Amino acid sequence: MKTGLKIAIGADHAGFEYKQVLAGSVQANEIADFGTYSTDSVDYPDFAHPVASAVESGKADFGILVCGSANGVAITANKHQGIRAAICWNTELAALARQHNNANVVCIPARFISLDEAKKIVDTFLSTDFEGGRHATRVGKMSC
Ligand SMILES: O=C(CO)[C@H](O)[C@H](O)[C@H](O)COP(=O)(O)O
Repeated sequence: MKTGLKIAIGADHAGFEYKQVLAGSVQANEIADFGTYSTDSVDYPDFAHPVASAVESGKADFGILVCGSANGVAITANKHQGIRAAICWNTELAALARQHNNANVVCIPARFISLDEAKKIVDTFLSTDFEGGRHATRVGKMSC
């Protein structure tokens, strides 16, 4: 597990329980938990925006977002100009999101993968470096 990172984490009600465990699994880093803080029904944009803003501003190095499908938090986070949020449902996708897309937010579909897989995905995401080269050219063209 990577250490020395500043990590922003957030989830809606569907991702709350996974968020609690994931925050603990990366506790060797500096964690900012933007909620939610229970399984009471909430709106995922209310938690995706502050995580994305923390990463976009540089207050956090990476973001972790969890909801039921990961679609909502990913779509929301990617509204932020400085965010490259990737939905990852296995460790290979988590590695590629970092290696090829320089993703800075990992989005976890809590209702579709196990907690153990989620922990492996986050560990892989935080431990994998961007490859640069031809991929940097492509990432540089993402903004519209
Ligand atoms: O997956 C989600 C958004 O992409 C959310 O976590 C919700 O689960 C989804 O919006 C369904 O809403 P519900 O109130 O949990 O039925």
